[in-house]
This record gives sequence, structure tokens and C-alpha cells, in this order.
Amino acid sequence: MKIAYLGPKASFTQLAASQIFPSEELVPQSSILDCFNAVKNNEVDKAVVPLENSIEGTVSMTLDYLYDFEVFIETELVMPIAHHLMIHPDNETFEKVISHPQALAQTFHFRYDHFKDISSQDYSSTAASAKLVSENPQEKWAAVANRYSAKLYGLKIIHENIQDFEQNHTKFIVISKTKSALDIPLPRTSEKTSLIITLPEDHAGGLHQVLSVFAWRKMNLSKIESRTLKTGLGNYFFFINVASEWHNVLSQNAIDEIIALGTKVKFLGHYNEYIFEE
Ligand SMILES: O=C(O)C(=O)C[C@]1(C(=O)O)C=C[C@@H](O)C=C1
Repeated sequence: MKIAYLGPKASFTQLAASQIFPSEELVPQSSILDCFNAVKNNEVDKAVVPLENSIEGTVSMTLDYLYDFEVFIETELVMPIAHHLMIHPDNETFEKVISHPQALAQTFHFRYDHFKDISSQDYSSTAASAKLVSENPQEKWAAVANRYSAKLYGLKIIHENIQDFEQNHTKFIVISKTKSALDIPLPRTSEKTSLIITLPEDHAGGLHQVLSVFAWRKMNLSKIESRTLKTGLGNYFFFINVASEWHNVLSQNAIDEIIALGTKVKFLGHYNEYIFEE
């Protein structure tokens, strides 16, 4: 089986992918969009992408593509994230920090407190920024990445564990075209169902009506997030996680009732959440 992931090698997504699929072929991609396209075009069977971080929140691109693409979520893995600041071993100092925007955001206060005047630049992944720094010793650049990247790309770690909060976890999801839940041999923490709902138009009580469908059935919601539809200010879709078990009749009734309200429902999957602690 082929599994796409946000690469290159030693990205956090690769670490997650290799925990979930220790013996499958992992195919690096240069962006989250490429991961979704690889699934869409049948170049791979599944893809692993980041969905949410405990410091910085949702990876908005992933949320947008879950709305745009015909894919399902098969499982979710939560992994601790430790960031380190690294430079080329030929250099002593740095004048710019490069990394994935999520990693830059998760280390913002550290960089503000210690390197306030040093600029930062977004890059496609933490590992890609480490590779870039290693290939350009003539530039005084630093990367924010994990210790596997430092090792693989031959960089020197100058500050360890620079994430702004000790507790830093990212959720990764496995997406595919098949509506099936994946079981993996790691500790299982919960079971959930993800839906995307789009209200017919902005009207008083619209979201309340939808939420009450879950409330009176005692279906517990563990997440609700709005995201712009990009059709004009004030237009949103909602990503919802139902934390309870998914009893087919009850749950199908709930979906039917939401549809009867004129709301569009996209079922993303009923799946397990696992945790990997290094
Ligand atoms: O840049 C990487 O290494 C990634 O795998 C992406 C990503 C993310 O998008 O959240 C994954 C985990 C960390 O939260 C930081 C970056």
C-alpha cells in the first residue's frame, strides 16, 4: 500500500505516518494539497496530514480540503511535538528563522523573548526547512524542526524544546476514498464521528436548530469549528465531532433531521483516536 504524507523525510507527519503504517511505502509530498490530490488521483491509497495542534489550533488548509475533496477520515493519531532551533554546523549565528507556519506559531513567544529582531519565513514543513538550511551553509539561517531532522540533515541544535507550552500535541488524520475505520496497535483514547455541515443561509437560530438535533439525543459534541466558505463575509461551514458512539439508527435519524432543516451534511467518518507517546 502507498501512503502519502507531508514530507520530506523526518517531518512530524512522517513520524506519525510511520507509527500508523510501519511497513507500508511512504510517499513524501511537498504540501498538504499534494497529499489530498495524490489520494484523489489514485496515486496513493491513503494520506497522513496534520489536523490540529494544541497550541496553535486547527491546520486550516486541512479543514478546507476536507470540505473540498471527496475523502473520509479513517483514524486519528495524537503525537507530542518538540521543536528545536538548529543551524548549519559551519555557522555560529543566524539572521533568519525558517519553518512551517505551525512550528513558527508554536515557538513564537520563545523567539519573541530571545530573538525579537530576527525575522522568520514560512516554509512547506519543518523538515523541508531543516533540509534548506543544510543545503545553504553560506546563508545565516536557522530552522525550527525536530531532532530527527537535525540528525538527518546534519544540523546543530542550539536551543532545545522551544515550544511555548510544555504540553504540545498535534493530531494527524489518515484520509482515503474509503469509508472504513482503521485499527492500529497503539493505545486507543476515544471514538468519534466527524461531520461537516453547511447551513442553507444565515438566519437566526440556524446553528441552534442543528445543535439541538444532537442535544436531545444526548449525542456529545467534542468539537465545533467554523471556517469561512470563501463565498463572502459571514458565510461558514462547521466541522463537528460527535464524541459518542455512533448508533446507526439514532445517528442516521439525526443526520436525516439535519438534512430536513435544509442543511448540507458531509459525513467524514466514524473512527478511533490513538495516542503515541515517544
Ligand atoms: O512541518 C512538519 O514537520 C509537519 O509535519 C507539519 C506540522 C503541522 O502542520 O502541524 C506537524 C506538526 C507540528 O504541529 C508542526 C508542523
